[in-house]
Amino acid sequence: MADSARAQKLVYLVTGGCGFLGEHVVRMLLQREPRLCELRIFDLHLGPWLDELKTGPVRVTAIQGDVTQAHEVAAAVAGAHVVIHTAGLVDVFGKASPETIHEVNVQGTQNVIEACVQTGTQFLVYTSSMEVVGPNVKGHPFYRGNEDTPYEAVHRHPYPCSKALAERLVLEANGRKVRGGLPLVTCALRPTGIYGEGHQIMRDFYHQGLRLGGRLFRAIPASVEHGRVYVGNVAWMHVLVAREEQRAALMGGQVYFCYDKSPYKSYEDFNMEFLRPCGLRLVGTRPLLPYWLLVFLAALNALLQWLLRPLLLYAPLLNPYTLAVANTTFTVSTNKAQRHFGYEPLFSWEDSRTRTIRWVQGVESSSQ
Ligand SMILES: NC(=O)C1=CN([C@@H]2O[C@H](COP(=O)(O)OP(=O)(O)OC[C@H]3O[C@@H](n4cnc5c(N)ncnc54)[C@H](O)[C@@H]3O)[C@@H](O)[C@H]2O)C=CC1
Ligand SMILES: C[C@@H](CO)CCC[C@@H](C)[C@H]1CC[C@H]2[C@@H]3[C@H](O)CC4=CC(=O)CC[C@]4(C)[C@H]3CC[C@]12C
Repeated sequence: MADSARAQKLVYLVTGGCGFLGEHVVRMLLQREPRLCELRIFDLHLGPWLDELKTGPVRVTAIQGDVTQAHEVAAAVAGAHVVIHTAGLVDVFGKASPETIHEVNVQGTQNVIEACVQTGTQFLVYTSSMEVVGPNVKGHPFYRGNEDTPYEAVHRHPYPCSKALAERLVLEANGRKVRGGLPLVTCALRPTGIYGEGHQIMRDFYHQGLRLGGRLFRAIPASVEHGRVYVGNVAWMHVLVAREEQRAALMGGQVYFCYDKSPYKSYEDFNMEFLRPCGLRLVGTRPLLPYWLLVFLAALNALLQWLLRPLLLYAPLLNPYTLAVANTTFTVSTNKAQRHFGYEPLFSWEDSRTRTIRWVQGVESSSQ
């Protein structure tokens, strides 16, 4: 495939192509993958912005579909050279049931793998997550770790459990014979907390700050570092890994953390890099509430969620799981992607910051 693929024009499929990360992957492919002739975008909900992409030289095909439906996935995959599987249910707030999270993230991924095997698609890139590693239920810190750092990855929450299972399926599928007899080549990318244009949680924090008179209150000690990576760089890694997977046998069955030059900071201090220039301030150099009280409030939120479930969906940002993740150091320091496929971040930290600030400022003006 390698030499003929280079000459030939390629068909890519992006599942979840209308999500936060998926949209950036789609736009990045159109800008930076010269061998692309058709781009298929598969999502449960198609965005109106797709129409503007249809006027360019690459054929853009929007497919409304559900990854849990094997036949819909197989139809979308048939004839594609590469699948970038970003679709997933990102829910750590208890909005969806554990069964639904499993169905979308695990069964959906299995459907994508089987579709590749049945239809003869040889290259699969899976968007995994730092969450497949940690933070674990014991709250052990993972400090500037890499892909080989030993860490006890033990989870109970449905989201990390589902991502870990799905990642394992993808890696185990590496080498399976696809229709036509060639081997399937799979890789998994593990972003840390992604930020940038379109980041819903950043939008939520911004609006929360506005409601509180331009203030946010520190809840987590500044010393707890949380890994973050700019969405444009995560998208670029997907484009590069998909391209290089077709050349380098070394990459099959590998996992790569997604990283760039974003600084190591606490979750809240990092958010303030964007929210401060938009007029918000973070009150307190130390957490204003004692940790035991936060634990109590998080447990109360979980109880209220359970009690109110028959009547309404109560899904605040603070719950025992999000508190544990925010309060446990998890940062990566690695150059594996650079060594294996020549990845360098496309966007500097300054650029990533400026773009994100501009986007938050746009959120402000569009909601006035
Ligand atoms: N947001 C983050 O900080 C991180 C996200 N990830 C992973 O990146 C991927 C993308 O996440 P985001 O863009 O943040 O989430 P998102 O929710 O913005 O995007 C997910 C997309 O998948 C689609 N989707 C959901 N269920 C589907 C189904 N049954 N069939 C077809 N499409 C479906 C959604 O409609 C959405 O467009 C996910 O796999 C997530 O686990 C990994 C690490 C960090
Ligand atoms: C205690 C609160 C006081 O302000 C702060 C709560 C913040 C949380 C909502 C976020 C803290 C860490 C985030 C997660 C992290 O970035 C890793 C993730 C990876 C993914 O694959 C999906 C998203 C997430 C789980 C992300 C979700 C939001 C946080 C828990």
